Amino acid sequence: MSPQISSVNQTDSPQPSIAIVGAGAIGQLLFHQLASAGQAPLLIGRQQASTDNRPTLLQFTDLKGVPSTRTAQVIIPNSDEAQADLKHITLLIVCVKAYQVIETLKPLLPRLNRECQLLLLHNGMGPHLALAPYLNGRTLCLGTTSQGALKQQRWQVRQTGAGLTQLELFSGPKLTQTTKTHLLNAIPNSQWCSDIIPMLWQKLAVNIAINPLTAIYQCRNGALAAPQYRHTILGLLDEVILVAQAEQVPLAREPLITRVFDVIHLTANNFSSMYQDIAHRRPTEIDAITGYLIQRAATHGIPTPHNQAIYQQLTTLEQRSN
Ligand SMILES: NC(=O)C1=CN([C@@H]2O[C@H](COP(=O)(O)OP(=O)(O)OC[C@H]3O[C@@H](n4cnc5c(N)ncnc54)[C@H](OP(=O)(O)O)[C@@H]3O)[C@@H](O)[C@H]2O)C=CC1
Ligand SMILES: CC(C)(CO)C(=O)C(=O)O
Repeated sequence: MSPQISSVNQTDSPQPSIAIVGAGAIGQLLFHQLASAGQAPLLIGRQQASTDNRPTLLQFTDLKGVPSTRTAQVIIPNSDEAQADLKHITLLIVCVKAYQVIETLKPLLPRLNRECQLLLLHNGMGPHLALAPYLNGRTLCLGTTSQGALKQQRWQVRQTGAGLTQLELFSGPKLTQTTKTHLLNAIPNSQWCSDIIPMLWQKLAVNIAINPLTAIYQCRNGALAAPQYRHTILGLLDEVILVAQAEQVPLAREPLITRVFDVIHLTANNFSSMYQDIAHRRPTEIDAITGYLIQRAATHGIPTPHNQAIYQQLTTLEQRSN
């Protein structure tokens, strides 16, 4: 089945009521894209946030450098005023870091309507499996985005890259056509896929090859094109291919290598998210990236010496920087 590309417009039910939890760089980028398409989503703040539920001014700069502002309703989920708003949400887009997914959703899920559907949009893999016991039949969609965004201040975001966004139902009842249409029309270059897991593995491979190396060698993505890193990158990718195969996800070697080096060239001037996390002394997503591969490899009895070595170096670096 071929993917549905942006710009479909069939409708079959009322407009979705969308909310975003994780109003950081990607969450705010999606807020502006959905708002531009005619329906500003609610933003859900942290439980313990001290601010009231109130309209907040969000600043945005697009890829052409054009600034704009929009007002968002930011709700604090454990406040009394937020309870009715939470019950009306039909789709919750989760844009927190991989390691924040469970701690964010555990207290939030009981406050949502039973029919509220979830879409996870983070780098790395694993939270979708850890979330299964909390779903109780709720819809779970998974996605991956190659758009780029940078948070300049709490409510100020700049788009730093365009790129494909791929989405699909993973478990539970289907999204309505209206909801899918709304997402695909709002997010540029987005697709509804017929099988998201191979797409997530391909993005995982890109992150396994690029993120820890840029953090360890303190370089921009583009530096990894130098011949001295090629042997390491190929060693990491060969392990990804073996583990993916054991998970029934065939990844063709040459196209995967080409994709990784294409990303290295296309994002040559970027500092990867892991580089930035280490530089800012924040936790990294290593457990959902290299750690996920190592953990899946262990269940199949597949050795992953290259990834183990990188995981060790990165976690040592992370402990030193915190
Ligand atoms: N930025 C980018 O260009 C890209 C990012 N990604 C991926 O997208 C995901 C999000 O990244 P990014 O937007 O950069 O990360 P950010 O850290 O900018 O955003 C995460 C946001 O989630 C908020 N948050 C964390 N826990 C909770 C909670 N319990 N309740 C409510 N809000 C919470 C954080 O709040 P607080 O500020 O208070 O901590 C923060 O605002 C990551 O997996 C990343 O790898 C993928 C492609 C590109
Ligand atoms: C694709 C890449 C490597 C771009 O920097 C990324 O996803 C990240 O930094 O996390």
